Amino acid sequence: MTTTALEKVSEQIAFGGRQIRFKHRSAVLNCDMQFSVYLPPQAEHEAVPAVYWLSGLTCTDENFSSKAGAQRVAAELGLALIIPDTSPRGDDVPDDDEGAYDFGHGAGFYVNATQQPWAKHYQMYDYIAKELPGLVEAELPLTQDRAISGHSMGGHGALVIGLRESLFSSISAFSPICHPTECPWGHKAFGNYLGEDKSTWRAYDASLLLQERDSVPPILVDQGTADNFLAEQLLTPALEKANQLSGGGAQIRYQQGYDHSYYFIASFIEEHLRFHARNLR
Ligand SMILES: N[C@@H](CCC(=O)N[C@@H](CS)C(=O)NCC(=O)O)C(=O)O
Repeated sequence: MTTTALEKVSEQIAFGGRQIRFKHRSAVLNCDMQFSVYLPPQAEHEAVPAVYWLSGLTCTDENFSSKAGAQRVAAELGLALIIPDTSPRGDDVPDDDEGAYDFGHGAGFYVNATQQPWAKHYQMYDYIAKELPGLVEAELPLTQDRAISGHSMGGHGALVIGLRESLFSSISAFSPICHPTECPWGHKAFGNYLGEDKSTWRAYDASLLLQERDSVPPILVDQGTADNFLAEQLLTPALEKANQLSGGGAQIRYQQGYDHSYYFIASFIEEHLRFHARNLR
């Protein structure tokens, strides 16, 4: 594989496929970025569909690639995994003043910031919805068949981008931040990135987007009942209510006793990948 825009940082064989980390200059984010890709064995001789995975607060691309155990099933199903970072990075990129985990580096919230000093770099919505698909499809053996999934802040990102863009044939999420306009994480992030005019926040709230939609792609959401963030931050009942208002097409499941960790993701990622494989065009 020879790519021009991507610099390979590392590569390992996994389940007969290749786990690769790339570095590139992002025009949208105005900084250097790294992301990971899993190419299944099938990609050695044909283009394959891709599942995009958006991670949560504090994560880089490496949390999912090293902890979720997704590669075995991706290899079986012939799915590529595209695993971006969670924010713009680098010394030039402004961060939370106090280094808090829920804002700034590692916490881009998949929005296009409009406020200073954030707007120059924090354009994660466009990075995921526009720049990254264009880049990986030009450089890697991928079809234009895509699905999107994610965890927590990344579950929010997957639902919002999947509902707003027609790029993805199915959407799934683990423990998503379902109603960020009404929770502390969302208030902090949206207040800073988007400003105090709350009407601009609505375009990034999965519960508000879902209840406005007549027709949505297939959606699967898993939520652990022992998740510490469920009551205050994730607000899953708001997504359930929106789902009822929009016709009840989304499957929202509670998994008894599971928490917010990657052990939960590892337990159900196989079901999510099989769900996406069934729904890919
Ligand atoms: N208690 C955590 C909150 C952040 C957190 O739970 N992050 C989740 C996503 S919201 C995660 O995936 N963490 C990384 C990991 O478990 O590998 C912290 O302060 O670091």
